[in-house]
Amino acid sequence: MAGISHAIRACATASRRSLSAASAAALPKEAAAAEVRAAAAATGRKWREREDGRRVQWVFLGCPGVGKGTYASRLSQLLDVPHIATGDLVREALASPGPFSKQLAEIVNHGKLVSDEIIINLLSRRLEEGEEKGELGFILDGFPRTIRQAEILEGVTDIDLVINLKLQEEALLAKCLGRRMCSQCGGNFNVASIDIEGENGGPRMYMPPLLPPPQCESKLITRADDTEEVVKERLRVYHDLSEPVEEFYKARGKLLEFNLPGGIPESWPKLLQALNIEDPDNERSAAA
Ligand SMILES: Nc1ncnc2c1ncn2[C@@H]1O[C@H](COP(=O)(O)OP(=O)(O)O)[C@@H](O)[C@H]1O
Repeated sequence: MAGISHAIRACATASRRSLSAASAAALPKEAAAAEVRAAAAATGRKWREREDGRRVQWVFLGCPGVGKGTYASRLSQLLDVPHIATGDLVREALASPGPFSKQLAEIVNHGKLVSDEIIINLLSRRLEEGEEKGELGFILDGFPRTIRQAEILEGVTDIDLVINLKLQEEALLAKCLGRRMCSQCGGNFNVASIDIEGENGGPRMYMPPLLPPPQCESKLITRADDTEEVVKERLRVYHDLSEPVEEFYKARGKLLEFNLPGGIPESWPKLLQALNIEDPDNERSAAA
């Protein structure tokens, strides 16, 4: 295929001149995608094989700390597509020596978004590598985060589904502050134990900690941007710049809202149910 990575780069360049021209070029594709979506809806399925032979092209939206990475990564394993988190791409760039990483750290460690140009460059490069390896489809996490990014993406490819994960703000802050990563194996954990009243008389929300195994305990690190001040700024930036992206996809009939009912054991089967995906664990136990 022509390559989304090249198209995204070209479209980003074009968008500096005229975004409307780029989206006008994408209209026939949008119409085709709408037809396929209608067919999928008629069969009650929220996911399907794409007509272009690629696997799912999904996007995860949601506030910092909501768990996009956790659920996107689990789904990517289940559906055999890469989980591409732009936050991870930014952290990789931050870890490489040089003036660029210093410039990035200034932005990220203050809870701000890096420029659309930088993020599109990092993402195009990652997609290019994937295309070379024969990757089909993706689950994006952390992109698009601005309306301009959403317009660029919509102009170059058909996104099948956008999953918007939601959680009470109180839980979001606690989850970001409790986030830990093992510096050796890269495993993600969370030491926060969340037990809060439901909103508007809703059920109590309990999210147990996700503790590391003993071999990781002494190697845990915290992200530099997971301090209370920076998380609050990231939440503010999300509400200002990224929440409108939810509306963007809602207007196109692609948004699936999912309120997380609790921790992973409670939420994962419900998410699969909402997506009409068979729970492999249930299948295994049924087959046993
Ligand atoms: N699509 C994007 N546009 C701009 N900046 C981004 C994007 N994705 C990631 N970043 C930068 O990387 C940081 C970390 O991203 P991420 O791991 O997705 O954080 P979060 O936990 O806030 O969702 C962001 O605060 C931002 O500075």
